[in-house]
Amino acid sequence: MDVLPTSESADPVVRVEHLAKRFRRRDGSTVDAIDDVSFDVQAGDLVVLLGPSGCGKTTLLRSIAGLETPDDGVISFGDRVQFSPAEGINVPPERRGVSMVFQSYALWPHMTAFRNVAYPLESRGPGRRNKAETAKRVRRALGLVGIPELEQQYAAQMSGGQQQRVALARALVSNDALVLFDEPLSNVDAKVREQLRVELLSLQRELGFAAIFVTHDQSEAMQLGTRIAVLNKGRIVQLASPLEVYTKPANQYVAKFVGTMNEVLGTVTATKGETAEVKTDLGVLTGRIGGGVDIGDHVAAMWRPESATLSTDEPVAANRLAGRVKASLFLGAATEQVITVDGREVRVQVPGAAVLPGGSDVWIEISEADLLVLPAEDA
Ligand SMILES: Nc1ncnc2c1ncn2[C@@H]1O[C@H](COP(=O)(O)OP(=O)(O)OP(=O)(O)O)[C@@H](O)[C@H]1O
Repeated sequence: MDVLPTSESADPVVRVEHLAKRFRRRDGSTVDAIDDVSFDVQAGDLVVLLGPSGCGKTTLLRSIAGLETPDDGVISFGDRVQFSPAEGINVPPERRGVSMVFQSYALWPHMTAFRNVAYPLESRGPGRRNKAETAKRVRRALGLVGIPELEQQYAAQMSGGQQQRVALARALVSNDALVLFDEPLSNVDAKVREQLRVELLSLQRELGFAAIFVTHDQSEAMQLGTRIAVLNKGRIVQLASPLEVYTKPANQYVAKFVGTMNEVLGTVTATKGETAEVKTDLGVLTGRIGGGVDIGDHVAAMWRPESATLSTDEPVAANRLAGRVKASLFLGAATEQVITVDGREVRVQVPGAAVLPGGSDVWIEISEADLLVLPAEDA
């Protein structure tokens, strides 16, 4: 992108407005892969597109890159429209000036790391840069991703993690204001993935490019995103900071998709300000209203395993459940207690090593502030 929006500029790096893409399947049925999606990406933002398989993440990312042609809507980079069928505009991918990192690395196997990284500079602006300038930028990019020593190695002779570092260097070498990531870490093993995540994050914050990152891994989304867009069936159902998505999920779908939630369904019997009383199979529970709910509504009472506490004596709190330890799972930094309450499994996470004997009687306490009451969607 050669016209970069400055921090004073009113234009976001990316603006997506009312984007729609419908696919026709071979059996004749249709699917709304993107259904009226609008969002902005600001300078320095790392927006994660998060959702289960088939929710439209890749189609949305590819549409922004220009690799997919939507049916309707507008895509702009800075003050330049890239796609707008109403205006007859559809800028081809190579002229959009964005870099992309793919799950499959997409390197030239028989080219060296150096040549792979130099490729965008040479193909986008032949003759514009001299060899020395190209070499300087390629070496800087390989240095940034921590593999300067692999410069002359062929891509086919590298580990998956090393190949993804080359792909990352290739995405950074053009200094584009926007980099798109399509599940780039899902092919590398867990340890390397952790490492690359940290490095990617620090590079993005240091170099300041805006990024859109597709993943179906909610913990990856929480770690990387300045904001998370949670998708469901082609729609953005919540776009907010990781903290807000975790603590104030917009609906039951988001609450269940991001992190672990305990859930009991019930009916609202009373409301008072921001709190609601819910009659459930486990007794009456009181919690804060997290969405439009009224007396008589069918709702889900939800809470995180780490926000409940365990005790052997009956607590005085309103939200208390008597249960029996089914299993204690030691996780290292914490222990997850699986408690049976009236035939249901409830999870409570306590810090440190706290393995309890199976069959012990315990009380679970949940504060009103930690219990979320949301409309039940799948009733
Ligand atoms: N070329 C195509 N033809 C027909 N249907 C398609 C095509 N590409 C995608 N779809 C459908 O569009 C929907 C969204 O697909 P998309 O690949 O964007 O989802 P996703 O969230 O990226 O999934 P995953 O995480 O599995 O990659 C799915 O129902 C998919 O079957």
